[in-house]
Amino acid sequence: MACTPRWPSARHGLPPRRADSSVSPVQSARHPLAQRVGHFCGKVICTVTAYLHCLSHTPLLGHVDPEPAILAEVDGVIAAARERIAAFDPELVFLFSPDHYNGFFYDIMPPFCIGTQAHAIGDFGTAAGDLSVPQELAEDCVAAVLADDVDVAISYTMQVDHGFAQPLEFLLGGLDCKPVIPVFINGVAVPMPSFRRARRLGEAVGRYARSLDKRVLFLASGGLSHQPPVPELANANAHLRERLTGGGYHLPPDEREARTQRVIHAAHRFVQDQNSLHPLNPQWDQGFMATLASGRLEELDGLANAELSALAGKSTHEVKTWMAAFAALSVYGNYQTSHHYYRPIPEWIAGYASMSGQPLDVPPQTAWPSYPSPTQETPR
Ligand SMILES: O=C(O)/C=C/c1cccc(O)c1O
Ligand SMILES: [Fe+2]
Repeated sequence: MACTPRWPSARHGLPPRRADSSVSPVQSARHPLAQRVGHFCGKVICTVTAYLHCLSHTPLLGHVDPEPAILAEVDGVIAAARERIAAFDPELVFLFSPDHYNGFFYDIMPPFCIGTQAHAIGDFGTAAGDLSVPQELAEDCVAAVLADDVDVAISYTMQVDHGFAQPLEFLLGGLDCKPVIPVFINGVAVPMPSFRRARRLGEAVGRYARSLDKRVLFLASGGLSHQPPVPELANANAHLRERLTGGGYHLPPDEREARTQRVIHAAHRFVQDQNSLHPLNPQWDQGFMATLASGRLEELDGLANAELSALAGKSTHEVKTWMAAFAALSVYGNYQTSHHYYRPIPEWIAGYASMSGQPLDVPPQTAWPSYPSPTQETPR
């Protein structure tokens, strides 16, 4: 597979971006570390051994899109993130992502699962094919996480959907461009793990990653506030129940198409009427990002799942991938975030967000410059 993303930029024919295009000179000067591969620790320049990027996903991209200016804005955010990641040149990637009843069902629904092999199904036209999973490292990771008191399942035939495929394609250029350990976090199928457990999982993965002495990239996929019409067992008729309890691993084409069209239709309706689904919650989303940026990850430990669903929608639980990725990064010490971007995008049924992070030897900033409007990337 050629490691060139179909989107952003290429698919929409936008001009190629120069390095740093998302950061103004003033902002670059204020945050010189954000673009560097090395950072100062004491008197020497240390190699950054970990980097983080969290990104919302949406299978509606290319099906129901916002106006071109917003599309170009998101394109710029993702292209710049991809450039930063390329500069970091990760040797190993840990990707935390949910699933949407495409690879994980109620026959056995684990809260967490690490794949030693994985295959993307290509739903909604996203990339299909095998991920490049280093099997022995993935096996070692499972063993290390279990030894670290976090119970995680293992899959030798993990089936994944747009949740995994989109960040791999957008940020790394394709499904198999970098060695990746896929870490599934259940974010749709009740009962779900808590923020606290996601944090503990992330810390355990982070401790394993740190033991490897490699340049490691932690990616998280999903969120923020949203509630697309993902099927639910509680309201399922007999046919859907059969699918959700294990008969859905290989949907016939007509059912796949019906499911895709249902979501596309819901997105069109949502653009017209933002009460047709659970409304997006920009305030909650931005507060969540600020909490992660502050380093106070435990603050979310006590937020009950039902409360989160009520605040920001039933699919908001996808943000536990962000929690896990930040917890993994926190194992490397204090961190600094950068390149915060947030915009509610009804066309994509998503509070759409993007944020990077890297270790720092000084305490992380606790304040995040205000959220003047959701239109601008807010590097810091
Ligand atoms: O798989 C689906 O049916 C819907 C997925 C979806 C829609 C909108 C935002 C998301 O994060 C999704 O995963
Ligand atoms: Fe999702």
